[in-house]
Amino acid sequence: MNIQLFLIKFGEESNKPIKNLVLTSLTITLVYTICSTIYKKYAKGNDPWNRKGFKKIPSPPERYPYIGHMYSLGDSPSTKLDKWHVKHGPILHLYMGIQHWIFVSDPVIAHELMTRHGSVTSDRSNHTFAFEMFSKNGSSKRYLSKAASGISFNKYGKKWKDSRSAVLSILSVPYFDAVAGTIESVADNACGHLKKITENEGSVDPLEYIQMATYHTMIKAVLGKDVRSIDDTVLKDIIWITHKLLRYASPEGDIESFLPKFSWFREQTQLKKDMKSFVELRDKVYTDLIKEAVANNTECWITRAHARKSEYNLNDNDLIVIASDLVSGGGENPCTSLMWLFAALSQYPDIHKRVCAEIDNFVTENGRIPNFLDRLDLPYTCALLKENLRFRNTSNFGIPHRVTKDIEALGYFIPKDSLIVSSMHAMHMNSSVYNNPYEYMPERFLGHTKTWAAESYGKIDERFLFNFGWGRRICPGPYLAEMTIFIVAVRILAQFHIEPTVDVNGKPEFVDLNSFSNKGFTFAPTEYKVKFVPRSNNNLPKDSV
Ligand code: HEM
Repeated sequence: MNIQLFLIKFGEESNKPIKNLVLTSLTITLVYTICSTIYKKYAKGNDPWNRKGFKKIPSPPERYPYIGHMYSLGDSPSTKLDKWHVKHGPILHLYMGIQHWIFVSDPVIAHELMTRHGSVTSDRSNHTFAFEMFSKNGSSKRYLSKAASGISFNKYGKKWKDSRSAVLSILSVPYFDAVAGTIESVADNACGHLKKITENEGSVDPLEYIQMATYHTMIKAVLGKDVRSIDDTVLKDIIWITHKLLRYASPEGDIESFLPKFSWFREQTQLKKDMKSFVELRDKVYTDLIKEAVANNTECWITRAHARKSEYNLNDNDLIVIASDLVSGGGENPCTSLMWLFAALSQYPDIHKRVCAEIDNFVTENGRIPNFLDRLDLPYTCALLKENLRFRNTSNFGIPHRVTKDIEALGYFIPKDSLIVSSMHAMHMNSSVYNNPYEYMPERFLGHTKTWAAESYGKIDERFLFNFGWGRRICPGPYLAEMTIFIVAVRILAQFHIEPTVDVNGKPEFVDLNSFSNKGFTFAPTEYKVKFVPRSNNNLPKDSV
């Protein structure tokens, strides 16, 4: 999400008449807001945010008329929120234009609001792009289905429940375990490229190869299709679709709900057309893939779901949106976590040495690279992957939960229609949960042997990873995500030492772990290059890769 970028970009790119219109709108808005603030101050209304007998939820003072805190969130909303939480407390009220967002950095408060009060806090927002367009909201009469489709951005209701059941019943642990072989082969494919490019060019930006591995895993599991090259059209289209989705599904794609006075903006610019073309391309790419899988009866989620369409009350639109929810969520998040891992290992040699030693010991004893079922034999590796996910989460704020009925919890009053959001970065940097939270310390997770799924779905007081969200909307993918990340990381670390590039004086150029790329939803490192140097001391049998 980057509303500040939106506002700046808008200022740079718009033509003069539009700019004048904006300035006039802003002036009118400013006058209106000042008057209404003065009115509210003196009017004896019943302000739901100042209810008698309830604790006031703090709100950072960096707030502008009408746009509220949107501009102050800056280029890196996650780190801004972390600072605000440290200063003002674990629960914050932000004015996002006319919307009220409650940001939470304390897991117990998040659990209370989004899990214990889940019956009234499991809805999604009426986001113009994510709900209306991406999820094909039928009530807008633009699409054939009567209710919107998909899982991630769909409203809390029967269609969402049916869709989620279709995913959970098919994409279960035995199914995931059957996918392990695919992940191993895509990881080895990525290793080959990382080695070759490092040899030829001295260093490599691993992003495209890691994307190929994680997206291939999802494309194969969900749609039964193999993609073997970074230039594969299906792969490229799907990554493009995901990145557009991540941007449009942020406040940038829903300006009219946040700032209704700017609703004309979408009509005046290319944005609406771009969004329409996006949905058309998404539909075409996924329709073709679904047809192919079903016609060939390929073993994958879509073939099974298609055969059980009536059991889950799903239509063809639903299948398209669910498949794209799964492939985008499952392709992008594990890729981002792996990108953080390689960036971190290239500058923590002791941690790197220790994880490689553990993998090498396993290889020596067993004559093969460990697979996911061997995870308990690799406690340090598992601790490292948990710490990596804690230290640098993959999403800024997960997906907001909409409140459908006023709630009273922990002494707070939260009115209907507010959105509750996990401040993911701040929560994982919360010093009341972790010692030295700003340090990269895998050993903090030694002895935490639960899978990510068991931990995420378990009791709140036994939970130390909050990346997968809360309650009824909790991510259905932690097992597959952990398996993908484990297999790709272990196969790469069994073969390579990851080293920083060096400058002309031979000084290491470390990746900046505090520089974040802004793709909307995701919290990813900025572009970087490292070296994947083959290790000679790994005891790998020749035919094991
Ligand atoms: C590191 C990996 C991943 C992370 C950090 C992650 C994180 C999240 C988060 C924070 C949410 C929102 C939860 C909430 O609203 O409280 C979510 C939802 C979702 N994720 Fe993931 N995810 C990951 C991997 C996956 C994978 C592998 C899949 C596919 C199997 C997946 C599919 C989904 C879907 C379909 C939803 C929507 C759930 C709903 O609204 O009911 N994710 N994820």
